Amino acid sequence: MTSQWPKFQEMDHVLVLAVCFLALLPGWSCGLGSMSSIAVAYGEDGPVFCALSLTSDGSHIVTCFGTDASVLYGAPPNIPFLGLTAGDGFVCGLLLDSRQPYCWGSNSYVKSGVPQPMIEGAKYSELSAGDNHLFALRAAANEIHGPNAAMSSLIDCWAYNMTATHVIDEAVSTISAGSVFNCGLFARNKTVFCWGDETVSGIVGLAPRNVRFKSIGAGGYHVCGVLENARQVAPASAIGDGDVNIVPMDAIVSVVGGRFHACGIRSLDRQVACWGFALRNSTSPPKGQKMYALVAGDYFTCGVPAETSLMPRCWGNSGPMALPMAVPPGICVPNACSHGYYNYENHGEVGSSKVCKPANSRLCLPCSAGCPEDWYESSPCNATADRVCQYDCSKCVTGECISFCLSQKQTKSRKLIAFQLRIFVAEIVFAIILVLSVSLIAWLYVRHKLQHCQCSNNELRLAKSTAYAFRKDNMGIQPDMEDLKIRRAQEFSYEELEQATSGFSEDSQVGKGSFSCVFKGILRDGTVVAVKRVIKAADMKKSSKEFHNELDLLSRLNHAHLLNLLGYCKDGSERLLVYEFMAHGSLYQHLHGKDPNLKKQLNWARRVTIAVQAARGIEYLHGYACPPVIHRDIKSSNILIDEDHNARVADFGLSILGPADSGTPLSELPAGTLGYLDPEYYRLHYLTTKSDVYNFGVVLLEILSGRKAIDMQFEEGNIVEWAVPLIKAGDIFAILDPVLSPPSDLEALKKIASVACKCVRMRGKDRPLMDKVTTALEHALALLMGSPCVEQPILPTEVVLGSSRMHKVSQMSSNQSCSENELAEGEDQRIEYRAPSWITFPSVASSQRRKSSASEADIPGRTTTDGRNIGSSIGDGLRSLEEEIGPASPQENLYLQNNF
Ligand SMILES: Nc1ncnc2c1ncn2[C@@H]1O[C@H](COP(=O)(O)OP(=O)(O)OP(=O)(O)O)[C@@H](O)[C@H]1O
Repeated sequence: MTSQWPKFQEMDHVLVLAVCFLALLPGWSCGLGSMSSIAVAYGEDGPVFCALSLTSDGSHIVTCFGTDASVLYGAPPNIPFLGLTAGDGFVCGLLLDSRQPYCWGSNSYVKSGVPQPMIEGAKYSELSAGDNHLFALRAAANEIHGPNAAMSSLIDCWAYNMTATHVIDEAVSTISAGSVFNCGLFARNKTVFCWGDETVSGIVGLAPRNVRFKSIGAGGYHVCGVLENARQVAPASAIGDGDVNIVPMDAIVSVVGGRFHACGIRSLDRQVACWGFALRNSTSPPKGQKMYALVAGDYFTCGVPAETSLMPRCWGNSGPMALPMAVPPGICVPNACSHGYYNYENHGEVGSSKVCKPANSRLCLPCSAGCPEDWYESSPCNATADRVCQYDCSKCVTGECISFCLSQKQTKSRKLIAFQLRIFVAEIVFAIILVLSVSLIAWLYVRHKLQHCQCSNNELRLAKSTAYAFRKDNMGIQPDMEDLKIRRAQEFSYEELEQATSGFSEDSQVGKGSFSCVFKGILRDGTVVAVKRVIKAADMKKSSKEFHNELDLLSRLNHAHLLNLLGYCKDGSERLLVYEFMAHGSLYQHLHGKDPNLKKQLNWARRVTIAVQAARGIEYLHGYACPPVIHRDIKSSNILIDEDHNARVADFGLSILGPADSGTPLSELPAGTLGYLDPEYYRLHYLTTKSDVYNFGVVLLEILSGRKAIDMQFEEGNIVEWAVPLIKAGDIFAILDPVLSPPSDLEALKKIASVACKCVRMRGKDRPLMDKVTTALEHALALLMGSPCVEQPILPTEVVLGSSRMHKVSQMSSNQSCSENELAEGEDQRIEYRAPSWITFPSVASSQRRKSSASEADIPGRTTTDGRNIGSSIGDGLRSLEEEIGPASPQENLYLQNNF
């Protein structure tokens, strides 16, 4: 073996390499023994893979895996290295601290430790190992003396007959060792120069002249260089045919050489391309795997993948296949990355973010050359990251691009569908929630309205303003007639009503109230009606008030057992209300009229039926009208009986809109009819629906006994004072109307008597609500009729009346006329103590009540022989009240003293 050392001044002329020409661009290389963060030793004792481990502090400690024990265990455990290179059975590293080589292994030429001879203080920037030798490029040119020192390089070689120091007249940028030869690149003109054992390699003479390279990678018996400007130099079909000279047509960023093969990293996609001779059973380089760095053994190659694990993979023959450690993807350099390189930073890859130990050193990786044909650059190469290329789906030419774009499209459309589906589902869920919420709110609202009748403030304000508008002293303040018109009531002309009632003739008159006369009339269409004409009293304000109150209330109420208002007339000072005509007059007329037959006709079944129906009407006022209506004047003369003997509650002149909450009393001045007045109401001015319950209790006692509410011909003139003690004593017979024979089973009447007693209790809160009263009466009726099931009401439940009922009534009424008796009873019915609503009750109790409603002659027994009178009766009532609810407060006492 001869060693040939060229005169370097002549190198451009003498060096010609048998090179494989590779395309393009800046890059670095590591050949059979070029320095890198990884190195693979080969040889008889098997391959060993050594790498600088990626530790948390960037400590550059070497770790080896493989079968050659001398390499494996000879690795210095705690000495940091800048880079590694390896040959046949040995590995050398460039010490981080001294910048000198340090070798270990079993190679007989390369001894373990720092190679000798070593010039003291010499520092190296690069190492490269051949099969049995090592050579290194000195880092500091200042060791060279002479005028050209700055332009010179020193290269030291050790072992295999090559131990020598070479002074080269030009700066050398990089070196790479083959099996028995070395090559370098001149920094200035980028041409290659080689020297070594030409007899074995025959390569030195093949180095091409005047060809500029970016980098070189020497293998066993060849050198491949990355051309500085060339695009492509060999057809792709030549790859893998066994000739290492036939290089791939792809642009390459770096190249390494094995014994008879070479591998490079493609510039565009960073994938590995290998060419040249491969032994049988060799594995192929990984497909679709991007690589940061490559290193070649004799018949195998290893690479650091550009993925988070950074765990090297190997391919080829007899090398290690995978290595269980993360390695840095290159070596650290002390200077800044030059143009075309980027500073590798650990972006979440295994190990620490610190890759290089010297603080100012960095790991520079070459930027990729550009983007492939059907790719586009989404971001350029910058100081810290390589350029990023993505498929340009509008220019796809390769199958990969087409399939990528197709899958992208599918993913996008799948995402779009998933997104739309999510929106659709969200919309459905939202719609369902909305519908449910609205339904729930509506249901709660209706339920609330029905159960508690909590009207909105606006409704209450509107309703109350209408009802209370009449209380204003100013006569001009009246309900808005336009407002009334749009309700159910029809407006009649005075002439029409005058004509219907034959000029309000006496013959047409069927009754008389405190403020009105009632006439039977027949309208032009034949409908029989009752026309209530407000008496033009001295106190027009008051009568007009009742007129409007009744008009207003009736036009908003609608129930089978309430008297239906058909219309009204307001003409000058005339105020007229038009009702359905009640053919059988009032309950008062039947019970207390002059005709005893009428009373007898009203048998127990009819009486209880009327009670039930009237109770239902009142229950409607309390429970279903909104806000609740307090009638305030429930009495037998206001319970009218139609042609079918059904009861209707009438006369809303005194009615008042109660509070939505029936438990909240109104402090209204008392009004009503004597004998029916609720003691709590007239004494404490507490007006609640329970006042109507009291009045109705009196009516029940009237129905049972046939007595008037106040009848002074008896010793005990007040029906409540007389009947309640008897009922409580269980003497039901004593109170039953003697005109009718008692039923065989007294249970029903006992039940009614008991209900009546409860209704006339002193304290309103102790009285039952009307719905309870109705239910009890229904049961009583069922008992009376011998119904087996007392839980079921024997009368049909009424539906709210519509115009059809009005029509039916008018038809039927027109076929009937009021009997003389009924007409005659008109006056009689007024034998009761009726306080006009415009007088507060206490003052009525004395004198005014007498003159207001009934004549003195109508009140027989008003002053009885034993001196009892109404006043005393009321006094008894008050005493009873005081017994029940305790003594009156000082204010109440003062009030009572002044008024009674
Ligand atoms: N729609 C009607 N059909 C038949 N008769 C009626 C009708 N309305 C009232 N009457 C008769 O006219 C009478 C007087 O009724 P009105 O409502 O004017 O006064 P009242 O209620 O009896 O007394 P007050 O006004 O003092 O309370 C009634 O008792 C009844 O006999």
